[in-house]
Amino acid sequence: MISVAEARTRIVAAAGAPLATETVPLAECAGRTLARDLVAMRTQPPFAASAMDGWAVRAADVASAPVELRVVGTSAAGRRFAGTLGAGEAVRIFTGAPVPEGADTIVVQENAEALDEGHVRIREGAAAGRFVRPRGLDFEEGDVLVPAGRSLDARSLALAAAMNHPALPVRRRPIVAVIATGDELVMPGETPGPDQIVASNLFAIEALVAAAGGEPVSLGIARDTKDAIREKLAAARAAQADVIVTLGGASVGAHDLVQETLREAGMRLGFWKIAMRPGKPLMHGTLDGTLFLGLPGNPVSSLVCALLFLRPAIRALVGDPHADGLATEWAVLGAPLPENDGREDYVRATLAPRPGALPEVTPAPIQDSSMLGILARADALIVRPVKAPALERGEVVEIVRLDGVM
Ligand SMILES: Nc1nc2c(c(=O)[nH]1)N[C@H]1C(S)=C(S)[C@@H](COP(=O)(O)OP(=O)(O)OC[C@H]3O[C@@H](n4cnc5c(N)ncnc54)[C@H](O)[C@@H]3O)O[C@H]1N2
Ligand code: MOO
Repeated sequence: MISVAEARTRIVAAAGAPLATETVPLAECAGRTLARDLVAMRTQPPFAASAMDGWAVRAADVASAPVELRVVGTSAAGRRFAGTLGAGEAVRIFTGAPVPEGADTIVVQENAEALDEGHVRIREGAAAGRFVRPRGLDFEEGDVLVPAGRSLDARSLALAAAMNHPALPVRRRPIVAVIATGDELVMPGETPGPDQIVASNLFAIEALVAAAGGEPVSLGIARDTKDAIREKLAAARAAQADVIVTLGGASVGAHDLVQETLREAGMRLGFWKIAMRPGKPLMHGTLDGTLFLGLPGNPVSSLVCALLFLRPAIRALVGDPHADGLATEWAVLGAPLPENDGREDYVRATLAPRPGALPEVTPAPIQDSSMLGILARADALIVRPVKAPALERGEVVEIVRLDGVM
């Protein structure tokens, strides 16, 4: 059995080069991955701007406040004061408005009082530059502000818009065909027979695919026959899948037809089985150059494998430079852990933040890979390396947070 790290490296390598670039309107770019470095088309702010509502003045004029100045005009956001401010003069100004020529500071309106006859009394002075945002404070035309490979979130989209890009070059989203297998499965809402259960993994894996930046295509449930599986493979090809994922039938049971059917269809097996728990029977190969992943049927195994292997493959296809890495952090054990065996373990656990200290992570008492309730309540997985020694409460462990990824 190969290690988790080697399995991930091989799957990411098999995923191949990032997909083609397409130009997509800004409003549809959330969650997409930028294909090229983004260059600012303009300087922001494009002029020295006021950061406050108040009065644009000369710092020298207000140094000896209180003082009365003559009001010569108004500068509003979108409509500047066209003239030049002279000695002893003030311009009424609003947040975001251009600072007039001749002014070098802003007195906030709380420190001034408008008088009837076109004058303002400045009660408190302001040093030069106070509440003035210099031209180009945020960025300059030509600056590279969002690098290729960035996943486009609210912050980077705001920046791209401010840089005046109406559309962005992003990677095509990988189409991920998902096929559940098993005679025992029915869809949610259907009435299961006496020996049947409701399929959960399809929905879980599709959600994870979408969160990773892929486009899931659900092909439903294939019954446990070669014909049924072949039919779904044909549907995956028709959907032009970049990745084909099967759920279940990965292990050694007599009804585990997936591997045999795929081999007959021309799959080149990359590997089968890895030294991890949950998820030992993971299968990987390529079918006519398309990445294939056979996830184990146990729901927790399926999801943990999807997080560890399918998500990186999708991230590689959208050009994420960090596709191969798993974001981990540190936490302190809230309960002891036994010695680990030869399989890298991903232990479902809850997290509690602690002020000024690492969070406390407490493993769930049962780690059965069929238990979705425990997985849904978990905040993190504790990563237990192969042959890790027993640990006491209070010792530091590596964790993977689950929020935002699954
Ligand atoms: N003799 C052995 N038995 C098993 C081994 C082994 O090494 N030797 N490995 C175990 C491990 S580890 C896992 S994980 C499972 C994986 O088995 P399969 O991938 O072949 O999965 P199935 O047998 O098809 O199903 C397992 C389990 O999961 C349920 N299932 C399947 N698909 C879904 C779905 N879409 N939604 C919800 N639940 C699903 C299925 O009903 C079974 O209960 O094998 C162990 N056995
Ligand atoms: O490794 Mo299986 O994935 O134990 O449930």
